Amino acid sequence: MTVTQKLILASGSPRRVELLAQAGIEPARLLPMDLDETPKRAEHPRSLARRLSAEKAKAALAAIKGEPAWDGSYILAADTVVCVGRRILPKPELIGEASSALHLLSGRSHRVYTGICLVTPDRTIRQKVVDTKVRFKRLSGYDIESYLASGQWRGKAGGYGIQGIAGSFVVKLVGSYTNVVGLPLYETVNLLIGEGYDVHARWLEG
Ligand SMILES: Cc1cn([C@H]2C[C@H](O)[C@@H](COP(=O)(O)OP(=O)(O)OP(=O)(O)O)O2)c(=O)[nH]c1=O
Repeated sequence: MTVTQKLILASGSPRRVELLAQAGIEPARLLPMDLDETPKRAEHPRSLARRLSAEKAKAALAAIKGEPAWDGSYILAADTVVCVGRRILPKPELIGEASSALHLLSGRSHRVYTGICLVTPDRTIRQKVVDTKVRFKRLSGYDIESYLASGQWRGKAGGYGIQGIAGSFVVKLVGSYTNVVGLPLYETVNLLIGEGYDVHARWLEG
C-alpha cells in the first residue's frame, strides 16, 4: 500500500531536492512552477512565504489535472524569503542587487522564513511557516566583492547561500538551519508523517 504513495515536489530548486534526499525522500516527480513572486504592498515576509508556497502547490495541483496517474499523490512546495526587519530582500538576478543585499546583511541579524505547503491525497491543504534568525559578521568590501565573484549568490533569496561560502559569514543562527537552505526538514517530515506519508518506509527501503 505505502509503496504506491507518490510525492510531487513542486520545485525547481536543487537545494530542496537535496534536502529531501537527506531526509531519505525521493520525489516521484519534480514540477517546477514559474510564478510571479513579487510581494504585495506592505506584505509581511511571513505572509509572503505562506502565500507563495501555497500558490506553487496549487499551481502544481492544477497542472496535474487530467493526469489520472497522479490522482491521490502528495504535492509539496516551499518558498524562502529573507528579510531585514520588514524589508524583503529580492532573489537577485543582477550582481548589483546581490551587492546591495550583502551590504544590508553585513553586521546585522536578519530572518529567513520558509513556507511549506502540502497537498494531501484527499486534496486538503496543510501549511506551515518556519523562521530562523541569522546574524552575519561585518563584511568587508573585499569579502563582498570576492563573494560576488564566486557566483554563489545566484538564484538564492537574499543573495547568499548558507550552505556555501556564506556559511562562514554566520556569527549566530537561532532556529532551523535547513529552513535557511530552503526546506525545514523537521517540520516537513513531521507534516508528511502527520498526513500519512510513510517516510519510514523510504528509510527502510535504504
Ligand atoms: C537564504 C538561502 C536561500 N537559498 C535558496 C533556496 C531557494 O532555492 C531560493 C529561494 O527562492 P524560492 O523562490 O523559495 O525558490 P526557487 O525559486 O529557487 O525554487 P522553487 O520556487 O522552484 O521551489 O534560495 C539557499 O540555497 N541558501 C540560502 O542560504
